[in-house]
Amino acid sequence: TRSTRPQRMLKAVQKNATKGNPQSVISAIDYFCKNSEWAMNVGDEKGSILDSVVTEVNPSTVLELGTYCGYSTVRIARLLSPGTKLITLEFNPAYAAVARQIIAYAGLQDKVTLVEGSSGEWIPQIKERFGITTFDFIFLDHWKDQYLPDIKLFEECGLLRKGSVLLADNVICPGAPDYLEYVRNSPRYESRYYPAHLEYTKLEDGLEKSVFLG
Ligand SMILES: O=C(NCc1cccc(CNc2ccc3[nH]ncc3c2)c1)c1cc(-c2ccc(F)cc2)cc(O)c1O
Ligand SMILES: [Mg+2]
Repeated sequence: TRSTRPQRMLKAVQKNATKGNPQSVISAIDYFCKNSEWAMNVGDEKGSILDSVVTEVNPSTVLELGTYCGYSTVRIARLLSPGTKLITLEFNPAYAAVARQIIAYAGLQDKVTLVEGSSGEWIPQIKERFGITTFDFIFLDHWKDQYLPDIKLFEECGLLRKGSVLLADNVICPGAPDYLEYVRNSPRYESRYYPAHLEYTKLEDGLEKSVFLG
């Protein structure tokens, strides 16, 4: 049967990237998406913004919602201090299977815990299952209608502390209007929009960075 787009992306990484070299994996995926097939990775333009926020926060505890093929997982993990790990949640098993291989190809498997399941199911279990009290940095890139319920779940589960940083992809395209309205109007967050473009296109999109004020 015909291969899937994530499988073709993995083949492109294995063909064009250097094992153990995260930057070459990032470049190989961007090349594939610009020249062969569009895919919903955060991409190079928004990825650079992601890099700068991760570098600025220098987090000890990191959560990513929506692994897809592991592109942003690799971007984040390559910047973490030695000994720091990130947890990434992926609901789709086929995506998770490809992501594991791409993360391993980059040599970052020891810095990543990939959990197969949904945010709603897993967020309430994180404290006990992973021994985490609060997250320093959270990257939201899963179903856009889940951003708002999940940020409320983070609050309810006591997973945010004064200064926790949430960075949300696609707040314009496909969009997360209810999430934007919440973080921009809540007195408990300081929010800032980073304008960019939808990955590999000229369409408007951007990232919303929200700092929890406690
Ligand atoms: O929709 C998007 N991504 C999310 C997504 C999408 C599909 C499947 C999953 C399954 N993974 C999943 C689900 C639920 C979950 N709960 N916890 C973890 C978890 C994980 C996740 C998306 C779309 C576009 C886009 C498409 C088309 C277009 F024209 C313009 C733009 C661009 C993006 O950058 C995007 O990020
Ligand atoms: Mg996205």
